[in-house]
Amino acid sequence: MPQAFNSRNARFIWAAIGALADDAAHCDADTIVRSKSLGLTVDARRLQLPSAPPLQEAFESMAALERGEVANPDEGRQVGHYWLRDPGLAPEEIREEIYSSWAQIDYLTREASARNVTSLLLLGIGGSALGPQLLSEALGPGSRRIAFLDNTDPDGFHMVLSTIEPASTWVLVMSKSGGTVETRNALIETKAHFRSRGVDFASRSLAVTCAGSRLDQMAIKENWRDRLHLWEFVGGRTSWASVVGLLPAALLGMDWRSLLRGAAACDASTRVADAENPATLLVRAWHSLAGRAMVVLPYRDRLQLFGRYLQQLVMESLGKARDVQGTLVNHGLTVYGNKGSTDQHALLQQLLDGPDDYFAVFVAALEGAHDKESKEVETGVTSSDYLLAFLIGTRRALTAAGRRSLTITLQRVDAFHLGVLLALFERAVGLYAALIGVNAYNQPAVESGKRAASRVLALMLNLRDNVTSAASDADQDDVEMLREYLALQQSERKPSLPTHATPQLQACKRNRTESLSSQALCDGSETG
Ligand SMILES: O=P(O)(O)OC[C@H]1O[C@](O)(CO)[C@@H](O)[C@@H]1O
Repeated sequence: MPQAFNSRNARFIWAAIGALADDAAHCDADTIVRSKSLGLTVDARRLQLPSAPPLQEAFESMAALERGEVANPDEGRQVGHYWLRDPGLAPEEIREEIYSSWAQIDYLTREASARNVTSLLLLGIGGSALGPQLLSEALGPGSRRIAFLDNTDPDGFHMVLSTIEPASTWVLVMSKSGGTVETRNALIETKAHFRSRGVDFASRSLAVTCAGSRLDQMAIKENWRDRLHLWEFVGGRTSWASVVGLLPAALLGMDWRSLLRGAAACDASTRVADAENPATLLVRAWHSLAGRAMVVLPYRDRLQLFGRYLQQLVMESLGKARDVQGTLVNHGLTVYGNKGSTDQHALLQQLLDGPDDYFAVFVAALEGAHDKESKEVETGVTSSDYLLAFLIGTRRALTAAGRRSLTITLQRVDAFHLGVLLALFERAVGLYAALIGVNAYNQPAVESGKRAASRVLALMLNLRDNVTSAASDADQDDVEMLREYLALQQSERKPSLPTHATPQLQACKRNRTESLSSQALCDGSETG
């Protein structure tokens, strides 16, 4: 539950909520939900929303999803992220597995302390990185340092690995599928870094993946410190409430149980179709403003990654070519934004004067951990006062320019309220997808870029060995770019293929005309 407030704080906060609300006195009055128990207000009065679309069926389909019916028909999967914060809702065998994952987290947290682990290195991408990145920033600094490798950029590897002292580090390798190539590459680089320092990698590494995946098998074979299992029924973009998010949060000393409590409380409030359901305001916004982008403006540095996090959650879930009936819809909801007030010095000019093709989502947190230490920067005014004034001022400016915005107000950014916020958007995504009839839980399109990349790699290998006949006319502009790249690379190049290159790559090098098959990069199952 939220921490207790003293009465002065409480007076200040509810006065500030009043100020945020009064500012909309001239707007529609029925589109604001205030929940004291969630410490959350969602104010959609500046969106000029029409009356709500019929949501009854969407609620019914969410209820079926939570009961365990297959809600991701393309992949034949259940969708169970709501069970993670309220295991009582899960089928019995799954419930037990969720509880044992919590016990494993507690055990590993004790182990990390006993073994003087001072830093963590997390390898993962997409849903296997964004959640932990958001949690560690929003609730940090943690009791240990954490760094991330979430790409296949050697400069990025160098920048991060050069700061890692293997002897005091645990490596968390996260991949639901266990075969995502960026994570595989980061793993190879990290192992090399440990080797170069003479430190054993396996005893300091934890694999977080589905049972039986390639990563899981590697961890067994190499006798890694531990393995924690993910389930097919939890999509990557909603996996923060699984060990993907909770393990790093726990190892950083964060109150991960409060995160779950916040999410469970929000789930309880957003499960029901009534006027007090804050998620329905988001659904109404997305429905009536379809085609507009959502600009996410959290006025707290802690929430700087929230927009990026939502980009995956929303755009991977709702950006779909076809609806569940197979009709071409090319649906999507574009999400961007960084943080306030910083974005006032970047995006705001266009938001005010440019095309009216978006709506803004302000996120306010009324109490910051360090607000009370905030210096008086002008007579009677602190930096913290400025932050809230900038939010309200920007919102007024947008309203005056006829631009639409929604405001989400949290009491503060702590574990409980972050859980509330994440669950709020997850519910809105689920309801909205059900309303418009798209499958929010697959991501068929992301595989096509990976498959094309595998063919490009085959072409690159051929060009490197001067097998020019392999390039078709259609490849010519790619060939130009690849040649330029290869010329620079080969000027002082290490061996072109590492000795641990995958059998697929080796085979491809042998067979010049054959493109790398999708196995090399996509490695079987899609995850999401
Ligand atoms: O956890 P994995 O399997 O490595 O996948 C990482 C990410 O890749 C995707 O499957 C698609 O790019 C995301 O949905 C997922 O979060």
